[in-house]
Amino acid sequence: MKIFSKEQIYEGDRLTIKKQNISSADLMERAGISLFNWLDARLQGAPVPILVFCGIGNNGGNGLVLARHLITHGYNVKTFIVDFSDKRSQDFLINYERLKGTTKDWPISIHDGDDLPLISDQDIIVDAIFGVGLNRPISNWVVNLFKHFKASKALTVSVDIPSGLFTDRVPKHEDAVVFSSLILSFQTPKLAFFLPETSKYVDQWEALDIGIDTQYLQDTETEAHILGKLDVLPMYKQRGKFSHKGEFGHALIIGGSYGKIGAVQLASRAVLASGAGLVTAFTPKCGYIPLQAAFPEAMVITDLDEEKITNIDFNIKPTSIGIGVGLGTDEKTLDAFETFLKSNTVPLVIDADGLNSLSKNNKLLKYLKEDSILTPHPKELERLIGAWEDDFDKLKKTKAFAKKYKVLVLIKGANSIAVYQDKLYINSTGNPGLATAGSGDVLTGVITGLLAQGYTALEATCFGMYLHGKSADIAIEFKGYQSLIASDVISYLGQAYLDLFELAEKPSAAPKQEPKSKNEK
Ligand SMILES: NC(=O)C1=CN([C@@H]2O[C@H](COP(=O)(O)OP(=O)(O)OC[C@H]3O[C@@H](n4cnc5c(N)ncnc54)[C@H](OP(=O)(O)O)[C@@H]3O)[C@@H](O)[C@H]2O)[C@H](O)CC1
Ligand SMILES: [K+]
Repeated sequence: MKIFSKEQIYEGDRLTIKKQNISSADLMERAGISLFNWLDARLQGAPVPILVFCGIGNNGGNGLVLARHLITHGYNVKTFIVDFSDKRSQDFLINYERLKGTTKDWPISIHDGDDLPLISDQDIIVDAIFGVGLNRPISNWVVNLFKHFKASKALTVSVDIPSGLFTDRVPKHEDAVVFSSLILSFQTPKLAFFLPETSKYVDQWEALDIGIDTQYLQDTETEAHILGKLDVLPMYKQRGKFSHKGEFGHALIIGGSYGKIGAVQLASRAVLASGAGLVTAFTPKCGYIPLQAAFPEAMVITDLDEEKITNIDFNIKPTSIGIGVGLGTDEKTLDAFETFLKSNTVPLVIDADGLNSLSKNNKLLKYLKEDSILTPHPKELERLIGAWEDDFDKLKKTKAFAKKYKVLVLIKGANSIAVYQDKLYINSTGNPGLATAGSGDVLTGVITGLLAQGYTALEATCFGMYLHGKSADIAIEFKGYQSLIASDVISYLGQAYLDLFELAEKPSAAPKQEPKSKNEK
């Protein structure tokens, strides 16, 4: 699913109004009705108090339309105008008058210095104060209103975007943003829903179709995408009836050091579980027996050194290579890594100590084969690209890095993000259970395994991170967050593949809720 920028959203509105020959108030009406329909379908007329807080721009206008429809359908509604500016948007004013014509309970204005309205934890707050038009820090009294929302513990539904959240930078203070239970976002989710520093304001989101011109939606290229099932399904390569293992590639995993051979085993197992035909592990000598004994499907080549890799020399012709898991950063290993990089021509995934070796000696970056895949977690990324101001700046710097060295950077996190040629691909699967030893090694194995099968770097990364997260999502149903271990992610990869062909679902921003135990109803 595409994630449109603020400018693209405004342009989409403008074009829709023009092409469909409607007024902007008509579009606002449509947006408001889509909010109403969504809520009405869930509330089914329940008499719960709904407090609609409206700003003075078009986001506020959306709130006014919603309030009007809720009132005419008999809901228990109170409307407030959060009067943070003397300005009023035209469509706000139109809908302000329409609301006054509908009910005797006219909106109540809230100003600086007023007492804040009572909110009970049973109420529903509708947050239609700021939308994508927020362009500067908000006043203290509005911050106090947001704090008041949070303290009430009431369910908070944000219209389009949580008020206070910018589309292009991280707010300085946590209190200056509404914590949403649910965002009903027009047409497209916003990038901020998925970044570590701003996703805390987002519990769940839904994208509501408000009839923006379909041609525009189809033709407009966006910088960011959120990858759900429908996005990765076209990448899937079907197997022919007469296919044999030679067609699915031969992956080589290079890594391991004394005490860290398990990382190589996990990555190699993940290679085969992702569908590659053959896997070879290249490790120090100490890896030979454990790997052969515990993982008979793998072939093993060893270094001459017992405990670490000192010379990467093999006489096979792999179709992909994953390097770095458990590798260590001994001087001799660094030299071997450098020699390897200078001569390698095979599609490559670099993880863990492979990345640390690159940051220790960044002259090596120029030897990276085009389209190499780097899979750093944020700390490893920082060592590679330097510090950043905030998450938006991090993406900007990562894009510049990826472009400069012609590589793909997968930033691991709750929503992993692949950065490739100026574009961002955000994964929608995965859960906090993945915060466990070895889950990164498994991801490296899955991506290397897909590369071996002929997936492009971008496909292997997007499809790989989706499958890896989906496998963990399926696994926690049985294991729970705490007990999920990296081996489970390998075990459930098959289920993740099968799930691709179950009915498609929509991506979700938030980490999954902890599943209820089987006895809990
Ligand atoms: N297709 C769609 O997505 C549609 C979305 N709609 C809704 O419109 C909003 C965007 O509306 P807009 O009027 O542009 O902006 P806001 O409502 O977010 O903000 C209103 C104005 O407030 C001013 N502003 C900004 N920051 C501050 C601040 N910190 N303090 C005070 N005032 C502030 C700013 O005006 P200035 O001239 O003063 O700079 C804003 O313009 C979108 O999110 C949707 O909810 C449409 O209804 C239909 C289609
Ligand atoms: K809002």
